[in-house]
Amino acid sequence: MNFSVSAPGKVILHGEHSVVFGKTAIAVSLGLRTTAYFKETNNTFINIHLPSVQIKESVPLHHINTEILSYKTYTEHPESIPHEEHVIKTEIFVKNTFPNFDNFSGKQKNALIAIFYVFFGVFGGKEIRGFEISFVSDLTVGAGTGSSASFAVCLAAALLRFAKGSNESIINFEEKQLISQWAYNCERIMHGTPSGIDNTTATFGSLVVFRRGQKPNLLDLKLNLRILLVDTQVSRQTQVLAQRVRGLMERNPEAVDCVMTAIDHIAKSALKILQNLSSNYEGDVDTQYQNLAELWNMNHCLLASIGVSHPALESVRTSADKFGLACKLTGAGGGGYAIVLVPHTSNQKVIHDLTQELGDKGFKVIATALGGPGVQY
Ligand SMILES: Nc1ncnc2c1ncn2[C@@H]1O[C@H](COP(=O)(O)OP(=O)(O)OP(=O)(O)O)[C@@H](O)[C@H]1O
Ligand SMILES: C[C@@](O)(CCO)CC(=O)[O-]
Repeated sequence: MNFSVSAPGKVILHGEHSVVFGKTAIAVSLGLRTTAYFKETNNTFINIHLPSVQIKESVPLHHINTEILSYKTYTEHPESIPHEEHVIKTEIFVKNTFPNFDNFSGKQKNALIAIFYVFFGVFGGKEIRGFEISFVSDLTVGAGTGSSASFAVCLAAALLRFAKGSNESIINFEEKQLISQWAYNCERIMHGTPSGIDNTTATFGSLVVFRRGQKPNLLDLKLNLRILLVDTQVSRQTQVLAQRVRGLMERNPEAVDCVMTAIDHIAKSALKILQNLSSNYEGDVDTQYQNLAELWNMNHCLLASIGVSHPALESVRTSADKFGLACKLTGAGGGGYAIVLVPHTSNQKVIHDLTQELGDKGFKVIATALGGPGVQY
């Protein structure tokens, strides 16, 4: 077998953090993707190449095939895997396999544990053949645009296809659900208690309206929304920020719940506007954009109130505000990316001048399409 599979990153338009506490969130897939290249070989090794986290490793097949027999198979049932136990067992294997494991960064450790977690879960109990897998990504790792979910979706899709030995190049809805569930388990390794919005968006693409515990609402909207994605280049970890918010919630449940409820209202109002903007809306489009801009600004300030902004994000907002544009953090915050709303009437010079100012401040600006396809071969 020799194939590639890709999955998009995402931006959360509304509902980061509040989604973890059961509120509504809206996420949209990005034009930026991760691609996994998979090749079956006759070698006595499996080769893993993860350039985004500087990993290039070979593991002898006999070493893997000795270990693999001690695992059960959960290929079609990732929801039944004893998660904690499986993570611990995988981690011990990874530690014993890579002598310099303790010197690896958190990013490297998580990526390797995720790979072997899915690998042993899918192939448990069966000997496997040699293969090579490498992951190439357009996304900045750990910046809030769902790099971990798009990586995990590609990983699950590649290993499930290898397990099936299938040459079918279309991924049907049930297969996508399975991929998303495996990716969710990987997200648990990266984040602890993820909401599931990132793996759902990376799998299904387009626009996802998500509420924890409910079936995601997948809307195939022809969104004609222009944004600037601004990379503050401040690295942060989703898990750390999510824990910070959880601590704040535990200490101030009523106040933080009010903030989360306000964000929930914002997400619902924004969804109506997005639906208007993507249909043949007969009302005043300018007013819709103004309302959306207000909602973006409010959403950001509410997130700042729970401690997940960062001076670099505030600096992006100051510049956007100077040019009359709305801006919010996206993803977990604490650095990472901000998104700037570009209304349909914005002239090129404003966008050019803002891009230049942000560049002068040391930020990277990308204009990218919103709402591309989900996982695909
Ligand atoms: N291309 C990749 N190759 C290998 N590992 C990756 C890749 N992309 C992401 N990862 C793994 O995912 C982790 C990043 O997860 P994190 O949630 O902090 O970032 P993110 O997914 O970009 O942010 P968010 O979840 O807020 O959108 C890394 O530590 C790494 O282990
Ligand atoms: C911060 C958060 O809401 C979004 C991360 O992209 C965490 C999650 O939903 O799991």
